[in-house]
Amino acid sequence: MSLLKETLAQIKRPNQDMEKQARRRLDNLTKPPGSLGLLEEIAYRLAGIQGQVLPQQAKDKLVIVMAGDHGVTAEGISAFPQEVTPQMVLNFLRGGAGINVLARQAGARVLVADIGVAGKALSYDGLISCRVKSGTDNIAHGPAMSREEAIKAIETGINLVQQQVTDQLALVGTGDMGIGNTTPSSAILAVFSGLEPAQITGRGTGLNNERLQHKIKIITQAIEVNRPNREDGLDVLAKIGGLEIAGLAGVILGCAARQIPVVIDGIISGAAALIAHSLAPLSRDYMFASHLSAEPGHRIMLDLLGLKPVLHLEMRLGEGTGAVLAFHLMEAAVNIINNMATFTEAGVSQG
Ligand SMILES: Cc1cc2ncn([C@H]3O[C@H](COP(=O)(O)O)[C@@H](O)[C@H]3O)c2cc1C
Ligand SMILES: O=C(O)c1cccnc1
Repeated sequence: MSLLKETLAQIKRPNQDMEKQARRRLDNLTKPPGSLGLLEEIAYRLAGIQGQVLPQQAKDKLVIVMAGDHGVTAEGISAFPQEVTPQMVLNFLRGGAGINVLARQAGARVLVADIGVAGKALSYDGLISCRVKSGTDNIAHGPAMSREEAIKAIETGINLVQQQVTDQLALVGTGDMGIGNTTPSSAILAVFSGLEPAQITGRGTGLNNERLQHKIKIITQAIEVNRPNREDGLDVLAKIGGLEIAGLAGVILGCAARQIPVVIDGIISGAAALIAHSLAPLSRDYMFASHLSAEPGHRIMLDLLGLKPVLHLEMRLGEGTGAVLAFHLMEAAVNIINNMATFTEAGVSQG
């Protein structure tokens, strides 16, 4: 059996009984029931994932930043040039990017993987080189990649989780780098939501009105030219996706198969989550939404996945920045369920 098939078959529902017991415990803590809102939901979902009423703090926190390029940048759909992708990869490795600063604060490791940056292979200390292809082909004129390449890129993400995430009590965040990648991400969302690209497409790195209209036209064209079948997640991914999107879908599936919670960043990671969900609906039970991006389609994306963001910061950077910020709240949720006193312990009267 292929690694992808094997991984999909391993994904099972978290422990419902532990979830129920954790909810009961949360209701017995000294607060009105439900008053800690989404922190309570995170706590009982982690109890289900870990299979214990009292979930433990993550022993290893990491964010996986997948870098890949996009042939569709030839259409002028980004405010920045393609060479920024490898330049930012170097910035990540030197520790100077937004994700490095926020990951340090969260005590998380940053793994940087080249799954398909355009041009020659990058060779830097600390870079994980797992290239499937030197950037995708231009989706405005044909498929981004072959179905075989899409599977290989997903399996690359699964392998990365298997190799790098050795602790069962890990917490993983998803991050992306790839100039132009809000275009395939919006295209994927348009296909799964059935909405018009104009309703969900945003400015990415900062397009003006005129260039935003052009981006919408290119996304519409990419969908018309490729005719992706939304019942077939691999078809959608291969035709209008990206290599880092595929790799991140693999990271999400790999985490779900190993019962590791995975925190989803913004619109690019969200597109990867839509692909993962279409291949294995139960993978959703291991996903946690981090923030609500300023990109207009993000709320629709999270609604499709049934995930609630915990941060509303008007961020639109990617790299995993929202994901590592949400790590702080995941830790807060674990602290609450473990360390708050119950009504009985504190001698407080219940309503
Ligand atoms: C300096 C810089 C750092 C970034 N870090 C993440 N992105 C983000 O912006 C890009 C997507 O936006 P678009 O589709 O408009 O190109 C991706 O690389 C994403 O990771 C960056 C973009 C830039 C310019
Ligand atoms: O929402 C995001 O993650 C995002 C938005 C714009 C550019 N890069 C990432």
